Amino acid sequence: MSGSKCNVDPATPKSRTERLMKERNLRKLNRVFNLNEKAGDSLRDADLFSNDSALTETENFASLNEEELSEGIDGYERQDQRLPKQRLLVVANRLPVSAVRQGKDSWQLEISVGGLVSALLGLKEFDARWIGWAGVNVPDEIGQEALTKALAEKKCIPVFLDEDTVHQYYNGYCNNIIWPLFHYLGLPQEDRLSTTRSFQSQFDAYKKANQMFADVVHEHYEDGDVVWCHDYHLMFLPRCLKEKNSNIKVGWFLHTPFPSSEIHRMLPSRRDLLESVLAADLVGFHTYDYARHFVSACTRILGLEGTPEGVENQGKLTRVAAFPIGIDSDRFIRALELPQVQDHIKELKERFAGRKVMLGVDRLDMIKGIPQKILAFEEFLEENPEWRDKVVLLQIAVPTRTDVPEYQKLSSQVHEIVGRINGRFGTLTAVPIHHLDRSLDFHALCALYAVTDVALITSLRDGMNLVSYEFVACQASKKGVLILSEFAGAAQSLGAGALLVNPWNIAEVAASISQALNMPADEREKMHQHNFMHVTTHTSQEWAATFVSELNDTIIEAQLRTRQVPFLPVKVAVERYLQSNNRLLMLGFNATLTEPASTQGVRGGHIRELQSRLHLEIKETLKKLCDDRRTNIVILSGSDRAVLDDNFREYNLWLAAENGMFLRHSTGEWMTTMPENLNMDWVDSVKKEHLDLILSFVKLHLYGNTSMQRVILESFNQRICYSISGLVLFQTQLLMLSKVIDLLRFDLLV
Ligand SMILES: O=P(O)(O)OC[C@H]1O[C@H](O[C@H]2O[C@H](CO)[C@@H](O)[C@H](O)[C@H]2O)[C@H](O)[C@@H](O)[C@@H]1O
Ligand SMILES: O=c1ccn([C@@H]2O[C@H](COP(=O)(O)OP(=O)(O)O)[C@@H](O)[C@H]2O)c(=O)[nH]1
Repeated sequence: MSGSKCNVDPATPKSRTERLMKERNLRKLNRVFNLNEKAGDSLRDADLFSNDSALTETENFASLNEEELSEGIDGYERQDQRLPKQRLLVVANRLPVSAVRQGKDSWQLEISVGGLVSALLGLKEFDARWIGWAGVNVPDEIGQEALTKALAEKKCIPVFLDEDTVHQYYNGYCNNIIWPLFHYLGLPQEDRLSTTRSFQSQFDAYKKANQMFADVVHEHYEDGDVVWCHDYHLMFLPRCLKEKNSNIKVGWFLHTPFPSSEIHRMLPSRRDLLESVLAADLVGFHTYDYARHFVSACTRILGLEGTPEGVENQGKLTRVAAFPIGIDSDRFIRALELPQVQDHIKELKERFAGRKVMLGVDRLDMIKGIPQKILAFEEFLEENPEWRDKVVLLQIAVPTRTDVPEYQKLSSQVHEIVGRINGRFGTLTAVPIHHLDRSLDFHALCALYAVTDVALITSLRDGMNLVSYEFVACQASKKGVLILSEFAGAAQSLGAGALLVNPWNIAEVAASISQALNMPADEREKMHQHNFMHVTTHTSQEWAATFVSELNDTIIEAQLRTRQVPFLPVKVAVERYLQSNNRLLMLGFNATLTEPASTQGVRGGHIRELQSRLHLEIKETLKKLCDDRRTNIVILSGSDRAVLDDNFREYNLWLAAENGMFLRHSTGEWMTTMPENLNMDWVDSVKKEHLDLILSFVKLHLYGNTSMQRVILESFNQRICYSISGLVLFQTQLLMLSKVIDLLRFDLLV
């Protein structure tokens, strides 16, 4: 198998949990080694972080990758128990460094700001290379060569996008269409109204850009590499990669929310994007809700089968799961000890002596709810005059995506509100809001986090929000309060240690500010402990290691499943079918008996995607099968009861809805398969003296939905199936059913 060196022998499938545990332990061990190594390096580390220039940060990124373990070890374990480093190609729109041209052939590299970059800087356990855009247009060859060389030192590989592509792909399709839509802010009005001329050209640029990323990946790919694609910019990438080389291990992770399918279906390119992502082996999201939304979009928009493991598409299972991201908490905790950070802390304490410090750190993005935050602060000052000269709000608003008109509008709006409030509540010597239109370097940021009494995060939607994690990591001595939007992914992990708010409810946020500023120390301490524990145990390293390990497992499992599906002896099957007098055919529904998704689009002016429909041409055949007294049919589906009721009302068969959770005969009532309530009467109706059983998993694709089948088999009584039948068929192609039925002189019209 051309997998990673970390892969375990595939001949031991039942040891998956064991192997995962072992890998986890080895990872931990590895970390201990790395930490020990780093203790000796701490001086060097301190030097790297001591300079305020962004470049030192990027050097640290390179140094993380220099801690390489020696190569050339075959197999899974080494004598010293360390795992060899997995080669990883991280592909994201933005490189961790942005390039600024200094001359014809010289470049300065600056750290890029944003949660994705912050999180991925912690990929210490991998031999990682980063492929992405350096944030700059480089039309000339000399410039491209020089930049490629400079980036190579940081293990970064550039994708050169020309100005028009950046405009249409990044500013247009990514940040003006997908970004607002995925954050529930709708589509920009012009795009909704126009017949999408600009939309179409932006979408074309998006596909073109994704293909350019794919080309660079192929150029640098080595057998066994894991390719990890990131974010909404690169939803086409998994497909582009697999089209050229189906053996590449591809994972895709979304850093933003994935919205409800009701929102996603607004996108004119809704199908293309979903189908392309499904080409990946593993698809990850920050939260379970986002993963669930994705699966239901695939079910409803593509008509595919959603299973507890993921989505099945033409026999291929794309695994879908939640992998909540974290931060490199040690890096923040260690930084607080550095003299220059201590100096910053001292300065800040003197500067704001006698006032409580409230802090907001956001890219200046409409999803961050900055106007809402400031308005809530205004309401708090209005209602609590005694606090007016005792509290200050420091708002760091990092400029971002400044070429997109929506972002320009937001900037003026925020400036206007801040000016008004400062004019209203400011004095000759102090203003209530300090608003900075710039980013801070790492040390200044750590110092700010450390002196903050209340962090205020009011995202209208946010994939995760790492600022909340970073604040917690720096609060070991202060134990300040976190006010956190319930619409940030982080609310699912830090919710119990934060004051959760709905940022749209200005009065509620204002009341929470008051509660936070007045909170007794013991309560603050309790909340902080909860959060601190989470932030220091769910790190970015753990996140990345879990994702990659799961990706490796997914691929091993797919290979095992391929091997386990027996070859169907069609001739024998047909003979047995003809000889048998009491048959059970178990048929899938979605993507098996339904109309192809492509024909379910718009019919009669109405979108018909939300409900799967039985294929017109299969109806007659199915009816004949159902009316054959020697044949019992069970329809197995992930769909809910109402969908099955609608489709199979007139047939004489059994229905298993919601992955086998509910069962009914078409003439009877629904019953639950929960063991305590399970009514097994139906088994008797198909169990006769000599039950010849053919289990026919009729799927258009190669493998049945095994989890669903398992549930049903267990309900049906496995013993009967296996001991009496003597023949269990894993039917794979509708073609086979047509042959069987043909011989029985049924007409099969498909
Ligand atoms: O690259 P930019 O266009 O300048 O934007 C910066 C990044 O913004 C988004 O970050 C997200 O990722 C974080 C880490 O997972 C998450 O905590 C946050 O909620 C997200 O908004 C975007 O998804 C990245 O691709 C951008 O690089
Ligand atoms: O002046 C700043 C402000 C923010 N950040 C970093 O930007 C990231 C913001 O990530 P988050 O997940 O909160 O939101 P995103 O910007 O990715 O949407 C965090 O790691 C911050 O440390 C930074 O480096 N400098």
